[in-house]
Amino acid sequence: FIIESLVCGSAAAVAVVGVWYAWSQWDNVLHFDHKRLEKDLNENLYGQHIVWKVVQKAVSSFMTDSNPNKPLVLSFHGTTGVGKNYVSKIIARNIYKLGDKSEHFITFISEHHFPHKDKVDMYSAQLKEKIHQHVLRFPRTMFVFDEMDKMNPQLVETVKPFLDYATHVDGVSFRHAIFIFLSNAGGDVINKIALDFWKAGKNREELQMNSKEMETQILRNIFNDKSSGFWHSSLIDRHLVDHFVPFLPLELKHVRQCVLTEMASLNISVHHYPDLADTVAREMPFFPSDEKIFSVKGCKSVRQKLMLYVDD
Ligand SMILES: Nc1ncnc2c1ncn2[C@@H]1O[C@H](COP(=O)(O)OP(=O)(O)OP(=O)(O)O)[C@@H](O)[C@H]1O
Repeated sequence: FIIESLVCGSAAAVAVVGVWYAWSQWDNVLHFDHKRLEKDLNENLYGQHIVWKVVQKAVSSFMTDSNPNKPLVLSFHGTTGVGKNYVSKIIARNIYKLGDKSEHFITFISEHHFPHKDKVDMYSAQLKEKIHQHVLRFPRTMFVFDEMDKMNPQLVETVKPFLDYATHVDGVSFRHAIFIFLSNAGGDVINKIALDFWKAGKNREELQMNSKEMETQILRNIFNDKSSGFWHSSLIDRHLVDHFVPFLPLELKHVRQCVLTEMASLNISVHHYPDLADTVAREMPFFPSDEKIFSVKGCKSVRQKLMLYVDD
């Protein structure tokens, strides 16, 4: 029947094949287990208690809702190397058997995929088509937009209709899809709040989403930043983003944990090199220049630093 449908090419037959294809793809999806996600975040994500809480709750309730009224839309904010890409991969490996290698995990990197300003009309048409086609083929598709702050506002507007409540775009429903925006926008505000907290002698874990109106401050910052793709974006004022998730700057102890993880993946024994994680972590630059509390690059390039010592 399928071959006959394709040969005949009638619209109804092609639609049937489309539905059949979509259903066959559900095989690629893991049975969602909120405990597994919780454990994964608990064991592998360091120093991000706010992210842990928000992501765990938001993803779990979305994945267990058989009839969501909109796609899940998360916006991750923080300076470099604090785990934004990493968390989107953790989410992916709790949804797809192949994790971020799944054909349903789609990443767009602004400066890589949309580099030329004068081609924005073409990019916009391609982006619209790509999102539409992916979700048509498989409703539980996950789209990650990296460097969202560098994205042309016209492209931000292109994505907008897909994020809305119970919308059908050209007959396709997007309410099972997941959109994650990653950006450095708001990172300085988050770092300042974390530093003020530290200076006030407060425990980092006491810092919550509503502390110092963190979410409002991030929003205000990215909404008014002219260099940001979010600038005066209707993504914000139409409340299409479910959660703006702040990633805190990482401290020495978190960087040390990242080094230990890399050591384990490289089969470097802590027994043989008991001080190595600490030595490598301390090699990273920290700010502010006097107190040296937070890692400038988060856990980025920890592996490369570690390799220098291994070669010795
Ligand atoms: N909080 C964290 N816990 C555990 N590992 C982390 C954390 N943050 C970063 N890492 C490690 O550092 C690597 C780089 O981090 P990641 O790519 O997620 O940073 P990012 O926040 O997306 O940075 P950028 O803004 O530069 O893209 C990750 O692959 C992971 O191995």
